[in-house]
Amino acid sequence: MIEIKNLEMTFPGNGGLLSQTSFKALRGINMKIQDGSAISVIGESGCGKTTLGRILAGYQRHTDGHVYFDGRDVDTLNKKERKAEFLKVQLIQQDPYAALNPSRTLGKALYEPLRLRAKAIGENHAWIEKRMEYLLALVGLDPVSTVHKYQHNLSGGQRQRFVIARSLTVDPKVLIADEAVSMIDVSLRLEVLNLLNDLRSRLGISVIFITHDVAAARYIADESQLYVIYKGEIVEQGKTDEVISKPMHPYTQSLLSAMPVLKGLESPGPERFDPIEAPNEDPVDTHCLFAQRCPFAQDKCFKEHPQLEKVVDDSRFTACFYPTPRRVAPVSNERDVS
Ligand SMILES: Nc1ncnc2c1ncn2[C@@H]1O[C@H](COP(=O)(O)OP(=O)(O)OP(=O)(O)O)[C@@H](O)[C@H]1O
Repeated sequence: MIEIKNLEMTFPGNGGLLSQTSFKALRGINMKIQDGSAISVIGESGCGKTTLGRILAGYQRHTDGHVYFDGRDVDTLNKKERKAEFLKVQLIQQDPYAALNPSRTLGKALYEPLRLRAKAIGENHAWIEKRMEYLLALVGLDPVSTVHKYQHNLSGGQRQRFVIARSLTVDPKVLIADEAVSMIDVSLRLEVLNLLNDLRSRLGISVIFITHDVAAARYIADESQLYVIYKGEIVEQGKTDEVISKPMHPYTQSLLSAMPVLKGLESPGPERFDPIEAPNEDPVDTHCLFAQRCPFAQDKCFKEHPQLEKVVDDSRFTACFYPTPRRVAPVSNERDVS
């Protein structure tokens, strides 16, 4: 199990192109990811989703708080232990083109990590061949023909499935899919989403699904937890289908309202919700981070910072002084998820 407690990430403002001042990308994040479960993290661009994924995959060190893998704080691990733990967490990024070397056959791209794995566990060449065949078949690619192909011979969906097969060479316990279907043609997205669900049920791999696409989040983690992040902070958390059908936080409501209508997941209600445009400044923690954009903000929202607290029952949390279920109507550019 992965547990995150009060996780903070502040980037130093030391000569970054855009900013000279430090920037808080994650604020007091708490999460639990049980073995074999799926969670989704949604939020608009720049809210800190990728930073969270990179920290959990060991690409980025957090500046405060704790990340526990099976109860062990990763900050207490030595270099070798850290490497071994983070190998169990594989990050699938949005661009499968960038993840693969265009001049190498896919067979070679899979052989090399499997050779290292075989060495680590004392296996031989025959094991590598068998494993290669198994992994390609597992992700729905033809083992015989795929090994001779190059990445440009595959469709976007097939390429992302190959990237997933390669990440499985190290027997991970967790896959972090960071906008993993956003660059794939809409008609091919479902095959990758199905594959992630399949890996979860067949291999017991946990999936952390990072996205701005509510429909995809719902597909992956309908029964599991959805975390809504705004400016680095969790503002709403609960069972995915409940949060989507009855959002309580005005930011979640604005996010859902901005989503296109999805066939089969039609509008949960009649209201349009338009957040107020506000300057994109680094917010201070002394008031609600969404207050400037919230049409329902009251005096208290500009004076105090709301904590993530229980609403309704034990399964639902919002960081809002006035959580109110509102039925929101998404915009009308209809598209199909299937
Ligand atoms: N290395 C860095 N140095 C300074 N600021 C950074 C760095 N990496 C990310 N940030 C800032 O942290 C914030 C969160 O970025 P992040 O990429 O995690 O957001 P995101 O929600 O994944 O957005 P997107 O969907 O556009 O990738 C952004 O404002 C970004 O500019």
